[in-house]
Amino acid sequence: MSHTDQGTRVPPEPHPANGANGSVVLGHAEIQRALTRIAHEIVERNKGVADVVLLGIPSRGVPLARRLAERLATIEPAGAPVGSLDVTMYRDDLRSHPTRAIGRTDVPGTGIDGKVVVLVDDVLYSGRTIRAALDALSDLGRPRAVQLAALVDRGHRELPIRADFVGKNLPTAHTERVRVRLTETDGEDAVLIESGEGTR
Ligand SMILES: O=P(O)(O)OC[C@H]1O[C@H](OP(=O)(O)OP(=O)(O)O)[C@H](O)[C@@H]1O
Ligand SMILES: O=c1cc[nH]c(=O)[nH]1
Repeated sequence: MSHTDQGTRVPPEPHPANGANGSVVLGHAEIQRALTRIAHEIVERNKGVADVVLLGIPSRGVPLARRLAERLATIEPAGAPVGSLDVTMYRDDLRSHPTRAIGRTDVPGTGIDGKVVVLVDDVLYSGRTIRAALDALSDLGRPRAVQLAALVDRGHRELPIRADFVGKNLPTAHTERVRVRLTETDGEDAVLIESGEGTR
């Protein structure tokens, strides 16, 4: 896990688009800076990007993976292929939430066998989405290693899963919800924290 962010919680700004319940904890510039830092950490950890394949988890992990790929290409001109990995059918709550929309799995032509797959997601919470992603991956091939990049780690893990690269460690209460908004999907870049029951 990244040690460059200590997870301090600064008093959040109210977010007008989100009513009294939501407060911005990261804005556009901070999100961009976090992604740039993560890109450098990926290069450093893997001594380049020769075997790196980025796979974003829908929905917001996909644009984040693309942004990371853009940054990797500026650091290492060869760049790294980017795709998406839908985990819907591998979730352990399929029975209790049977109506989830299925996302897109799009594996780059390089495949994942022998590669270092970096999974990319917006929020890491219980770890169940990543557990599902590991199952989904094993149906696609056998990577040499799997690493995890998350824009926000909000804690409360229910499984032995941790992120290798974290944009922001954000201590939260169980009752809160972290909402990531991205220009590509939501028209703006922001990370919001919403308080109270009934927000999940
Ligand atoms: O660690 P976990 O407890 O699994 O929570 C994290 C996941 O929850 C959110 O996805 P969500 O299922 O809300 O779908 P979305 O990406 O479409 O918003 C988020 O994007 C992560 O994928
Ligand atoms: O707070 C949370 C928990 C799970 N997934 C999110 O996107 N936010």
